[in-house]
Amino acid sequence: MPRKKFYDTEVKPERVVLVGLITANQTEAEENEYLDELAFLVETAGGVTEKRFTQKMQKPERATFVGTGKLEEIRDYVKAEEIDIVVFDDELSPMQLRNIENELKVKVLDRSNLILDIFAKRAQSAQAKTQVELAQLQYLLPRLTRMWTHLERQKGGIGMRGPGETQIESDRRMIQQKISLLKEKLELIDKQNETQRKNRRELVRVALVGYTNVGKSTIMNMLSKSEVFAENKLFATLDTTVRKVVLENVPFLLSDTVGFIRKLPHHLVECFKSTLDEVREADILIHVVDISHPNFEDHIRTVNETLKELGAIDKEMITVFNKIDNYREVEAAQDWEVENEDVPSMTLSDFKKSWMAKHNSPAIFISASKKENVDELRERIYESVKAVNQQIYPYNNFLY
Ligand SMILES: Nc1nc2c(ncn2[C@@H]2O[C@H](COP(=O)(O)OP(=O)(O)OP(=O)(O)O)[C@@H](O)[C@H]2O)c(=O)[nH]1
Repeated sequence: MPRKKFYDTEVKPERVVLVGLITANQTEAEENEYLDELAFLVETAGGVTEKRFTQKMQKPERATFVGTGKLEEIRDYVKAEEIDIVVFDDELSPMQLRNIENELKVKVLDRSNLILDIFAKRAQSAQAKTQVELAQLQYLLPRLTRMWTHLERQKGGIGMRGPGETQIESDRRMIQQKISLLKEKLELIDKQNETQRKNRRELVRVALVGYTNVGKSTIMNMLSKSEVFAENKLFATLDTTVRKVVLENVPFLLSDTVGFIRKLPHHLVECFKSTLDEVREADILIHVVDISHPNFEDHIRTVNETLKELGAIDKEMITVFNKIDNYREVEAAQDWEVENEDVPSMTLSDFKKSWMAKHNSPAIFISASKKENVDELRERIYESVKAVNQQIYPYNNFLY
């Protein structure tokens, strides 16, 4: 019989339940894909998803997000299975959060909260850490404020005057002061970065952009032969990395940036604006798409919307479809008529043709990890960099 340990030192991952709504403008399949992504976010944050709950509703319930019957069902499951956290796929209002927590009696997070948590874990540089802290406080503030106004409305009511209100008011003031400090700190970091960027002028700047986990860092490593952190986790790259790359005598700067994601909290995009300066100031964007992801067209839309928000949509763009090795595997499965939800609806060559026809611009199809078609990508980047270089730095005399 094995000897019994005195105490268990193993840190167990937190057990998580996901909750999503299937609303009028959403299909069940779409919500399932969103929940797949939420489960991946949970895994990245270090948790394990044990169960998903969905509910069909016209719109979220004002007080409890899901209906009360569904909430009771979740509560019973959470209690019976000793679940640690319940994560909702949409942003919860302060009132919803409070009501749900009161009912479930466990930690309740929403999607924004979870993304912020991952960002906090991943942030390395002073800039990224400051940006994340700022985003976290900005997320918290309206929740505190609304709680506070809720109390203020009842000011004068029996038992409502006094320390509760004062405490929240002073918390709010403290948070506001911290936010101002963090903003000042970021401005200072921005100025230093700007000086650094000015010193790097005279070289064409290329930025890798794309949805999270599509292979940007892997491509960066491949092109610059450097070792940028690449991992099968969301948001492996939070800080922008810039490398000088030389392709056939033409030098340029290549940067790898934070991945984009659907429903990224708006204030987070705001806070990351300075990290995304590399994107805004780039001459050429390489938009990397994971073609093996069932939702890649949705990802393209999200990236384009974020680029629009950053004012960077009109730049010269090279579209790179990565992970063709995975796409082929699924294609092969299709040949064998294997039932697979991820089966692409068309073959790779059909997709290439339809893309060219629709967008009137060639895209490049590669596998960064298997090093397939990489020369074609290098050639395309070289041609674009050369053209931009001649246009904006005509006095740069590289040997073409
Ligand atoms: N099958 C396959 N996997 C790849 C390919 N390129 C990258 N990957 C894998 O995809 C995962 C994500 O790669 P990263 O390079 O970290 O992706 P990223 O876009 O930088 O990710 P974020 O930093 O989260 O935005 C890693 O596990 C890579 O090994 C490819 O061509 N084929």
